[in-house]
Amino acid sequence: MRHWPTFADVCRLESSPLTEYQRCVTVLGEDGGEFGEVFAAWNRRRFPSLASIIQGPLHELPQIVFTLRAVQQPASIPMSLASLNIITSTSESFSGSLMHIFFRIGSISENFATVRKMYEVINLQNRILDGTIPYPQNQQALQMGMSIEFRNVCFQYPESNAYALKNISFKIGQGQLCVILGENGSGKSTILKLIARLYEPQEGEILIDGQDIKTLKLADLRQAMAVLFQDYTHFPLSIKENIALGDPGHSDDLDRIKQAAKLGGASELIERLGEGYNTYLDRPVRDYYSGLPEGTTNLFGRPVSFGRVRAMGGMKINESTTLSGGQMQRIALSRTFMRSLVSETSVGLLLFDEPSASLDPTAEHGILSLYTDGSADLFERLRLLRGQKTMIFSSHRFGSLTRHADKILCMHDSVIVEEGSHDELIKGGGEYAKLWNLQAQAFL
Ligand SMILES: Nc1ncnc2c1ncn2[C@@H]1O[C@H](COP(=O)(O)OP(=O)(O)OP(=O)(O)O)[C@@H](O)[C@H]1O
Repeated sequence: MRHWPTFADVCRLESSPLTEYQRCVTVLGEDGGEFGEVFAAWNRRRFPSLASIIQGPLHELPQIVFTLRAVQQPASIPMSLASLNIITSTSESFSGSLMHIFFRIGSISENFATVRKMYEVINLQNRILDGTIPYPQNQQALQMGMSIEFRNVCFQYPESNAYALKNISFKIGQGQLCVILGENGSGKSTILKLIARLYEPQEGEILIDGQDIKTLKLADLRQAMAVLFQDYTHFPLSIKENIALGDPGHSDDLDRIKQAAKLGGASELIERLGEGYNTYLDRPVRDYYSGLPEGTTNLFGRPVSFGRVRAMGGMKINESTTLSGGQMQRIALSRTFMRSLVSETSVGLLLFDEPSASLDPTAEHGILSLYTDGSADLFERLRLLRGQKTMIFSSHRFGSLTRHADKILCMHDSVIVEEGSHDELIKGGGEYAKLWNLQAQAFL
């Protein structure tokens, strides 16, 4: 037999701080209805009966549990309300289990979606048509660098109405150092992207060692160049592996990786990290390190290093993501060096898209002096390192690099406005000379 609270019960509980309880008991006391009425007091529209609560939407369950808890609090709970206690704990554990199941199902479906996307990417058709001629024909010749020629090249990005390059023509000889100067958006990166054949020009021709770039095998061509774009990628791998991706064939050669890191100005920052070169930039998978309770020292008989968990970018503290944009760029720069270092014979062209964009002055002037004869800034180091290779920089800056460049292309609004060496351009008295003199005055 049910013992619903009486009107006296309600009055006795008037002083209870639990308003919900009062309301609940009031409902019970007034009409002696089913348990459902308790919940209906909170939301009559949604919970007309107890059955509908239990079958109701999952996300409502915590609210119900809260309600039930409020009901349980006072000591003078009538017998029938004690039953609510059972419902409370049952529904709590039931909802917990369901939540857990749904969470797991959710993550499984996310994983399926990721795998599906991966296959979609694999199936994407390359819009750039591959050539058939192997490159280089002569490996020895590649050691002397590549020659590049643009003939009346016009280019618009897909879905853009504006020209990123308008009727561009220039020639860079084998082993030359070229700097493309210009303000933001003038077209510098686009030239590099066309050389790497990421896009196809709508008009004009690009020649590599005198051959139409379209006729060369894409894979061979890219194998023959090392590129650092502004929008470089970091992979969810260790720093060591991120650098080694520049030349995966030598991923076990830690000495080379360290040398590349030194040249990229990244060695000091890497060595400061707890796990050094084994530090993960991002956690590769949610493995057994995820969610381990703090203080766990041993797992399946193996010692657990929480330093590793943190440095791996685990759930607890993701130290790796605290690397700044400049530090990330140094790691990307090191990857480019890894490629050009170890592939001395197979790389004939180095492309650097504004390599010092996010490097601080220390990185440019100090850190990179490790292998130098004292003349140390980033551009200077790169210049000395290139050997015979052709090297092209895009940059906003004037300095030792432009002074030593065989060719400077000055761009403005998608066209080349001036071209020549530093001395030639200074003699010419054009825009380059004007800006150079302005900068020199500021320096003095
Ligand atoms: N993916 C793209 N889609 C559409 N337009 C683009 C794309 N990338 C660049 N552009 C446009 O093409 C023009 C040339 O861009 P580009 O990146 O070559 O300039 P930039 O001289 O390298 O500039 P920055 O010095 O800022 O890197 C700009 O007007 C730019 O907005």
